Amino acid sequence: MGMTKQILTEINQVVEQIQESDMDEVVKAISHAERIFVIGEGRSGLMAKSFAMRLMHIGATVYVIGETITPSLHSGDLLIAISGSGKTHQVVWSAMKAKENDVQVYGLTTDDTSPLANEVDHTLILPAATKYRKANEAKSIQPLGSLFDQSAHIVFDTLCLQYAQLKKVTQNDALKAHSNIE
Ligand SMILES: O=C([C@H](O)CO)[C@H](O)[C@H](O)COP(=O)(O)O
Repeated sequence: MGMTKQILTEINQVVEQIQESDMDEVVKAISHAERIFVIGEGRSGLMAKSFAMRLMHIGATVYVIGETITPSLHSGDLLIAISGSGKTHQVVWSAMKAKENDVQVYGLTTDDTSPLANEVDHTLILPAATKYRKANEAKSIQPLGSLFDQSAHIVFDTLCLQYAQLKKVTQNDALKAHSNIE
């Protein structure tokens, strides 16, 4: 099997374990939230930003924690915290602070016993390999947490598609929201 096929097989083995009902719950939470905030560090953060960007295109009010124009969070908002290991300090701490401010928090992680999973209201488990390669993690030929990042990207695009369908957002609507200075 070629490397691309092996990677696709790995991703498939991860995403097929996600419960449809869990995905539906996240879409419901996104569509009920006044505003959506995302946080992640490193490549998890890049996946979070790509998720936020597409959510903006399909009509959501969304911010990335840590960016200069990100406002304060309050009740009615939703924070989606992304950490493969579930241990990254800034992500766990942000989840904790958001909860202190009465914000609903969802975590995307591989480990339901992680500090992040303990901090959030709901956890979406993505059973991929992380950079720590713990014994119970999925096997991967790829370095570090690539399998988690790729699987998270697929999950986020699926959530965006579900949200767009729910809100009846058309391709034309999304194109209108897309940057026109590039
Ligand atoms: O950038 C990352 C690293 O290259 C692993 O692929 C991680 O996303 C970053 O270190 C954050 O880690 P997690 O919070 O465990 O996702």
